[in-house]
Amino acid sequence: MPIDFHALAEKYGTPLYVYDFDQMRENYRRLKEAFAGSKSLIAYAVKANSNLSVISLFGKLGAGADCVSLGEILRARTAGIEPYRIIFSGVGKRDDEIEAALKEGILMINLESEAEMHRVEEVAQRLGQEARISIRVNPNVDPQTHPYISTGLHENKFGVEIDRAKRMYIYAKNSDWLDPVGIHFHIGSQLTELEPIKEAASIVADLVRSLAAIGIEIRFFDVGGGLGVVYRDETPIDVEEYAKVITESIKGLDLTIICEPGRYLTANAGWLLTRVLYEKNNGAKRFVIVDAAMNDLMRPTLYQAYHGVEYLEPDAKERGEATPADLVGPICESGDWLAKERLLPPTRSGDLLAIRSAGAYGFTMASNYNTRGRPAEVACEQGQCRLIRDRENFEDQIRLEKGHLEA
Ligand SMILES: Cc1ncc(COP(=O)(O)O)c(C=O)c1O
Ligand SMILES: N[C@@H](CCCC[NH3+])C(=O)O
Repeated sequence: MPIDFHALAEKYGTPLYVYDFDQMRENYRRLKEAFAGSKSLIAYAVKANSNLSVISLFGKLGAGADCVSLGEILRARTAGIEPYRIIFSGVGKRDDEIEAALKEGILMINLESEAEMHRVEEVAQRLGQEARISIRVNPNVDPQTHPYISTGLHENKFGVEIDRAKRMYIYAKNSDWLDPVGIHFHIGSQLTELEPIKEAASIVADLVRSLAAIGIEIRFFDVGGGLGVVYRDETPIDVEEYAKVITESIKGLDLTIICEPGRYLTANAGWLLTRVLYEKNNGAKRFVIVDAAMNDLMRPTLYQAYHGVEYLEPDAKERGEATPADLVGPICESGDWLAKERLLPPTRSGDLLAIRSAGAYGFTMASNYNTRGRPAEVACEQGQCRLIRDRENFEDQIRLEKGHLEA
């Protein structure tokens, strides 16, 4: 059943994030089925969309969680994900986060440097509890994606080189406090080419083989996330081919494949609804000013990302010719734009628009800039829609501030 955006905007106001849970579920199933012939765990990358209801939706389907902070681990736990399905990644983990992760008993901590390995070892020793770890290998493969979201090259801050990883595995194997159970790579996000993944998987699988030859048996082959989606006219990677490339790279090895998709599961199952405030034309350019802004959806200004825009007024075509306009928000920054040079009809104040592909890295990257409350979030499932996060109000925003009326 199509989602009634007008009814939702009326009921909950705008800007409003709307998610199609049926679509998210379908995305999960398709990926899980692609790995049907292998042992696999889909660990949802919580950073893409951290709403507890979203995490819980995937958790109920059997997903684990890929987390990059204690906050995300606690979100995953709160949403009902069992510890043994949680992975803790990220280049900089604090001691208190490592300690909490160990106490939770998560599946493994992903190490991104030698310094971090020693830190985890120290914390594990202090707690008297062995730490299951994996090492994020940087295979130095160009993922052919936006430079801000490329992670698998030596110029990026992520992971460690193959030789160093091998030395770290030997160290970990000999440590009383580290149990090297996994290996990890993640070369970038919004990947649309299979070849770099194939190359990275084969480099990392070779490392697994060479570790096995010296008695270090890895059990989890974590291929990261990164599956791209269609924002405009991209050709996304076929998930069956993706799964095939990965399973072939580890042929002969007894490994559980872990995959950490974020965007693939949620991006195209989300919209940001916004209403037109006014429009203006300075002679050189036409601007349509809406009530959503860069603080609500940061991707356009941060990555020059393209998001499709649906004009939802049925009479729009009868109003006259559509002409190019920039869709901008009310924030005092020239970078506050959501779409550029789009053909839009003559607008009226209150017209409703849906910004597409906003289910991933939309709400999670939103801020309170200009003291704007973050949008409410709504989930639709089998014809029913429900609020899964209230709109932030002024009191929510100032709750932690103090001392302003003193002295
Ligand atoms: C380690 C790791 N895993 C998973 C993801 C999820 O990426 P994506 O949303 O592109 O699937 C990311 C983000 O790029 C990441 O850094
Ligand atoms: N936040 C980014 C992707 C970064 C992925 C996180 N490792 C985006 O909106 O596309």
